[in-house]
Amino acid sequence: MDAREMKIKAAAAALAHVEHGMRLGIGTGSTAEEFVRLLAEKVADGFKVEGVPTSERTARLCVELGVPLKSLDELPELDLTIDGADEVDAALALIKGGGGALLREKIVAAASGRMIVIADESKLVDTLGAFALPIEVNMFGLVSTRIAIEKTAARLGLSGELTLRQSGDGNFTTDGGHYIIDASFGRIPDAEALSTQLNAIPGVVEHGLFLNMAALAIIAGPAGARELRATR
Ligand SMILES: O=C[C@H](O)[C@H](O)[C@H](O)COP(=O)(O)O
Repeated sequence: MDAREMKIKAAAAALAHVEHGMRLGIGTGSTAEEFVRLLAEKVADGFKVEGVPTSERTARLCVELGVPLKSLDELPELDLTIDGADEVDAALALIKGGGGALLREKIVAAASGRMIVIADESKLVDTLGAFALPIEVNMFGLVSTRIAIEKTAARLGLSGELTLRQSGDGNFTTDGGHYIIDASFGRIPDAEALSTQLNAIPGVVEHGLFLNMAALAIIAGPAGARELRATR
């Protein structure tokens, strides 16, 4: 089974948690897109949901496939969000933002009664941090913010390359009009402390550590999909 087939397995298992009439947060990325494709087939058969997309990219796919959408302001409280992740640990702490959608993803997940993460087993880790942590930053004061991130990380014993994310024609810009710094800290032993301290930097808009947000992870491997619940 290749990676795409595993993503489809995880997405299909997550679909079983979606009930008729739900207000649904819809994630971003290649795994979330498999979920959208399966959801669209159900919607075409008469299944009713109202979706709130976590990115313009997801919104475009939903519109193309006929999944009904609302804005978060129209549906400010959601029943469930289904989204992918770049890393998942046993406590269901996540790194997200590889696709640059972390800010809207976090806002939508926080507005949801429940969050289910879908991923192939390559995303499972013992400790977060092999995947560079995406940090969304305001364009204003970029250099100062970068220095503040370095100093904050150093106080926690973390160091590593901070890379301003690029796209084809220059700096990558998020849906919210911000930049992303990808921080290659390596293993992050205290994600809570890093999260709190990054949030205290004024130029940091949000970061990709999603802690205590996911209720369930559906992880697919060659043998099929299995459910993981948080261990703490
Ligand atoms: O910003 C993007 C999101 O956090 C994605 O959910 C994450 O990067 C995982 O994407 P994929 O399913 O493509 O690996």
